Amino acid sequence: MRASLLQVAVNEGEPVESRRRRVAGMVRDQAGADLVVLPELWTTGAFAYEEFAGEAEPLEGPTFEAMAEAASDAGVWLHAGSIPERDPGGPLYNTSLVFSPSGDLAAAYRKIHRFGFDKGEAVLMGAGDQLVTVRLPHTVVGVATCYDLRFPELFRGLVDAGAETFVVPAGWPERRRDHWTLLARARAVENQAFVLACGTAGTHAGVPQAGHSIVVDPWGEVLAEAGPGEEALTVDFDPAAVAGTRERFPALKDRVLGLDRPRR
Ligand SMILES: O=C(O)CCC(=O)C(=O)O
Repeated sequence: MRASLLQVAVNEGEPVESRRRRVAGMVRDQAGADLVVLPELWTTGAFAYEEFAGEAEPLEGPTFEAMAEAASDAGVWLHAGSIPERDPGGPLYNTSLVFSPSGDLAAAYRKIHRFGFDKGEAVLMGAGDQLVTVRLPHTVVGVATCYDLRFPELFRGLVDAGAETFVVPAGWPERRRDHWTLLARARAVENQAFVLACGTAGTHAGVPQAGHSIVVDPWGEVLAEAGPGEEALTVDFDPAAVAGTRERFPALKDRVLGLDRPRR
């Protein structure tokens, strides 16, 4: 299976509409890949809090339209990263969109863990409450977004729902790049799953982005890692390695369930 992670540069000064067109072109250039992945909130930037309300879109808004068309033109599965979604009558959500090669929406995931503690995304957006998996021809994808990477129980839930490959779009800041790499590898090792984690490059809202998108195999080996700038990170991997690893080293079978609930 071939995946291309498009580490988009999100810099101030590029209008959202231009970036949308540019990114659609980057997706079209990936014809021949099985799966293309974009980062979190690449239209505005994950830290451009003051842009969220103005750039929020309905689910089937301009980014949806452009990405559906690009997926179908390229004939690829497309995890189109996330958009600031305006739910009519409700709050904003940080919503990821996954398209099939015919350009149909295969899944939408509203980020569960919002970043910012008592400001930023945590107060500007609502929280999702649904785990989302998507069956691709080669693997079952479990979807998570950026800060979600810090919450292992979400990934265990995705494993229980059948996930073999985690796709994690992000807008991770450079100042915590070590955590990004460490957590991506940890989620891969503990769940014996592939992790495809796609971040942004550039600087927006004064926050330099980490880049360093990363692909990790179920044994925790880094198969590919991007540099700091905009790039397409392409990797070939064998999804059967998940079943192989889980069979040879069956640690998941030794789970003791219910430890996250208090005992009497
Ligand atoms: O957890 C972190 O350090 C970064 C999270 C983040 O930037 C986000 O979720 O947008």
